[in-house]
Amino acid sequence: MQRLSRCAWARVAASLPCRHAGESRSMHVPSMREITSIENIAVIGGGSIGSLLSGRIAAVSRMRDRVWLLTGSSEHASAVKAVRGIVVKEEGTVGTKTMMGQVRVAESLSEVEDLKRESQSLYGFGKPSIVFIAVKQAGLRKAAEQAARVLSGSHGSLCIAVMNGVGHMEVIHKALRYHDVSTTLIQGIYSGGAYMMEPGVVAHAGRGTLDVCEYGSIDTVSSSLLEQAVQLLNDSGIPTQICQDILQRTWRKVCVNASINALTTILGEKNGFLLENEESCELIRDIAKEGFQVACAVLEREKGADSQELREFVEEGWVGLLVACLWQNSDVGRAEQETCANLAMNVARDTCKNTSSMLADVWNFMPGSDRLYNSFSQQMLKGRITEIEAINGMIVNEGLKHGIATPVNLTLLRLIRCMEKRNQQNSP
Ligand SMILES: CC(C)(CO)[C@@H](O)C(=O)[O-]
Repeated sequence: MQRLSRCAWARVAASLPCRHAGESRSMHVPSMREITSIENIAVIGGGSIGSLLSGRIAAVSRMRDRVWLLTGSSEHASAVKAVRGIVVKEEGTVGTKTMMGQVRVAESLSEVEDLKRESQSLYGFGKPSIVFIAVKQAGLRKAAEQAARVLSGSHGSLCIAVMNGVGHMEVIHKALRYHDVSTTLIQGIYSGGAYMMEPGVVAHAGRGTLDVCEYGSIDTVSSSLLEQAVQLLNDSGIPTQICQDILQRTWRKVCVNASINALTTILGEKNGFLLENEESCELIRDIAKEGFQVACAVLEREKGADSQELREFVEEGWVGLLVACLWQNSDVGRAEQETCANLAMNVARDTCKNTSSMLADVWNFMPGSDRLYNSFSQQMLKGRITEIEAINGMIVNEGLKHGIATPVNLTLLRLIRCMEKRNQQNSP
């Protein structure tokens, strides 16, 4: 077999599949006692994923009171302050387990500064080692700015973004560079689901895996801190793994969200409804098929690999989306296309009781509707647009660039845009 060039190898390395923390021989894996570098953790975004992350991490005893949640909702903040924490309801097959994470809450950057000062005087350190960004696309720019400010002055830190859709990492990267922040930016993709039950209470419904991957090092590459973060998240009950094939995972998740979020929003039903009839299952397959075809074109463009190189990856034994791209009309291609659709159906099954995040957005700003998600979210999300542009919109746009027709995603995009417009016009 022809040898790969150095640059081709770099691309192969970037495509290696996931490994769990601890599987690597070259990277040092810290023991529990060695986890000393994680000082404080700040979570930006008090929605379901931000509340889940902060609540579960704070429930791990050593992080008690050292997890800060920055939320724009005063109702959520008051509820968290009242009980000095977030209640996490862990929904399982045999019932619901309730736990409390002692989270400190802030409603503004100046309140985060107070928390920094308090931490400095109590523990001798005042900066966050990790900042999570867990907001919807509509809150992205503000959150990126907040992350840059919260991280300013800290060195060797991590900024981990856990969001739906595509395009947000570039925005966060830009904001961090603009403010000259020394941090390592990590992209996180969570395949599970969560929803807010009421202010201060989050339900973890549909457990998944958090895949994390370095997006770009602004300054110091903090691989040991990343390994520690992964261990902490695993200890917190959020199964987390470091992976290199984030682009593939991103597009698989886009296919999942493109199917579940748009369809549940138009149908006004919870995720599980999609599995109850063959028509919606067929739609999921159509959406995933278009998403898969677009993903293939994007992956080939991003990886910059020509077909010969891709074939060599296969000979090296690497299988996955890139490989499937080569033989879209072969069994390998069809299998990956099925994987995208099956993934969406599995997530819909695992999160069957969830109101998808997009449906929550649309319901919440429907004045006078009797199908409001709940009053808390109504207040929290009022006037927000949905994430449709970063999900189905991304499939349509990339499809246009690569000459791939995406009629199903385009129809969904247009329908959701109509719903957004109607709600905005009806808003007081
Ligand atoms: C996994 C998911 C579809 C569950 O509702 C979630 O990503 C959402 O709602 O956006």
